[in-house]
Amino acid sequence: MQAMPVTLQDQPRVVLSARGLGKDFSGFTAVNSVDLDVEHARIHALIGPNGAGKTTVFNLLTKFLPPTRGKIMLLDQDITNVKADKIARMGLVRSFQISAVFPHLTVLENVRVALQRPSGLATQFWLPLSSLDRLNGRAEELIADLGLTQYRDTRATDLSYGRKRVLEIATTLALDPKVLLLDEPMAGMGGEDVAVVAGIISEVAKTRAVLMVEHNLSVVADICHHVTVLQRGEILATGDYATVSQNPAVRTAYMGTED
Ligand SMILES: Nc1ncnc2c1ncn2[C@@H]1O[C@H](COP(=O)(O)OP(=O)(O)OP(=O)(O)O)[C@@H](O)[C@H]1O
Repeated sequence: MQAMPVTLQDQPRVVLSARGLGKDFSGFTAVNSVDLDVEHARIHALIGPNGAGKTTVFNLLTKFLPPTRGKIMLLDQDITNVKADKIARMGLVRSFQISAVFPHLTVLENVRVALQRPSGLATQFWLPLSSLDRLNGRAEELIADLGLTQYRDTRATDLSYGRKRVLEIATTLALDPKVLLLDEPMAGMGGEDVAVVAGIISEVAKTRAVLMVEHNLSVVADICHHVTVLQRGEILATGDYATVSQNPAVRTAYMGTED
């Protein structure tokens, strides 16, 4: 029997990839031989015990650190040697990198400030008022998309911890990233906030790729399509959560036992 041809639509679209990525610190290998494919409209989790190399991988991907070895591609561009300040405009945005939530500004004002950055409106004071109207429209849209409409005029400082995190995500989305990197988005949150932020991340990932470092494994199980487990700087396992969580080596790494 002849196999059905695979159409382009069936193929996952890789937007960010790393091959043979490695980082040495004065002779100590923190990351080694890491291959990673992050796909459009998918949430990819990077997990692993403390010191596994997750933050270093994030720092390499966002060019905070130069890699010792390997190659990083963003869509069809080789970004291995691109400087950190260019990466966000190329479509790869890390949550804390851009997001600056001003506590005494309202939700709407914070999103407007974030939107002014990529368009350069903050410095182009001679632009017609219609440009600002467009910006207001986009700000209202982003706020609605992230379920913040009822908090539109609330000062950031008066938001719950979870909504503040959602506002941070809203400000990063102002750059319309193709890939969003989230560094422990659930850190320090209670159950209700975790559910809100998990829902927002799932929503946001419908139109872009998300790579997140996360210690909360029930969130990883609930919302992540793909999981890569790091241990001592190398990939221990990769696949969907159900597969990876049954892997004896992963169970040993996490629990110290295979049971
Ligand atoms: N600038 C540095 N100089 C020397 N060693 C470093 C440096 N940054 C990280 N390391 C080492 O590299 C290893 C990986 O660290 P990294 O912070 O990437 O791990 P992690 O998985 O993010 O850990 P955690 O979950 O605890 O945040 C650790 O052994 C760490 O001590």
